Amino acid sequence: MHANWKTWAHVTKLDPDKHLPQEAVEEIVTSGTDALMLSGTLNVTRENLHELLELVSAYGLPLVVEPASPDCAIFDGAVDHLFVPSVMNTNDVRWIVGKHYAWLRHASSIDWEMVVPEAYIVLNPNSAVGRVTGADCTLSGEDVAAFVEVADRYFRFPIVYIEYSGTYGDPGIVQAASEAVENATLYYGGGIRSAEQAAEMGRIADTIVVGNAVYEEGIDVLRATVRAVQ
Ligand SMILES: CC(C)=CCC/C(C)=C/CC/C(C)=C/CC/C(C)=C/COP(=O)(O)OP(=O)(O)O
Ligand SMILES: O=P(O)(O)OC[C@@H](O)CO
Ligand SMILES: [Mg+2]
Repeated sequence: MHANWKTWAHVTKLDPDKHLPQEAVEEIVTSGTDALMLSGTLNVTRENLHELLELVSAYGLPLVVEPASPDCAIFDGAVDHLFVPSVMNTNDVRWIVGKHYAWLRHASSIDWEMVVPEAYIVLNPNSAVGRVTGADCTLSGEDVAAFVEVADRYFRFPIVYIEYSGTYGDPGIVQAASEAVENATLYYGGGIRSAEQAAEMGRIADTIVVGNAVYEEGIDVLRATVRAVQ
């Protein structure tokens, strides 16, 4: 059920902590992007998540909630999938299984059909996600390839996510991840602000994610990143 997320080439990540006028939402949902992911590391609450969900849910585009904490793991009406991260390259167990334990320890009911686990490899130490999770971002291509194998071959995560949130990544590192991945869908996100960057990472990863550019560059840039991968 609902497995067509595997075919997405372009995902737009919207941050519940940031403001979007309704006109902007209409431009985003008609940009050609394959799905919207509602996510952020800092200042995401059930309240601002529900507000954003309400703003985007009328357009028929697939909606993913990607919670950074158990209180944001919601399965409400319009949500199609819950993509739940675990960070591979941290020594802080909270971000690998700890939050997950706390979530399931207190959850009332989980719709497991909607849950898709994601193995994050976080590579920008200055991003909120890098700082919060204490990820070791000094990895070589060989290191990243080994983490990809741990995630894909050993743990069998359906998604491996190379995360450079806020900065454009090293294509060589993403290439190393792509060569190591066998079954998982490979996501790339971070700093995509042009068609050229979208095309470059889109050639290597299965799915690219565009986040900040939506707020900082505007709709023409988003459209150009979509065209570059479709
Ligand atoms: C168990 C549950 C339900 C939740 C825990 C999930 C975990 C382990 C989260 C760890 C952090 C993480 C990988 C969050 C995913 C979302 C993400 C990377 C958002 C982008 O964050 P930034 O862009 O750095 O942050 P801001 O946009 O808030 O500045
Ligand atoms: O906001 P940007 O830098 O586009 O990154 C996208 C996404 O990977 C963040 O989780
Ligand atoms: Mg962000």
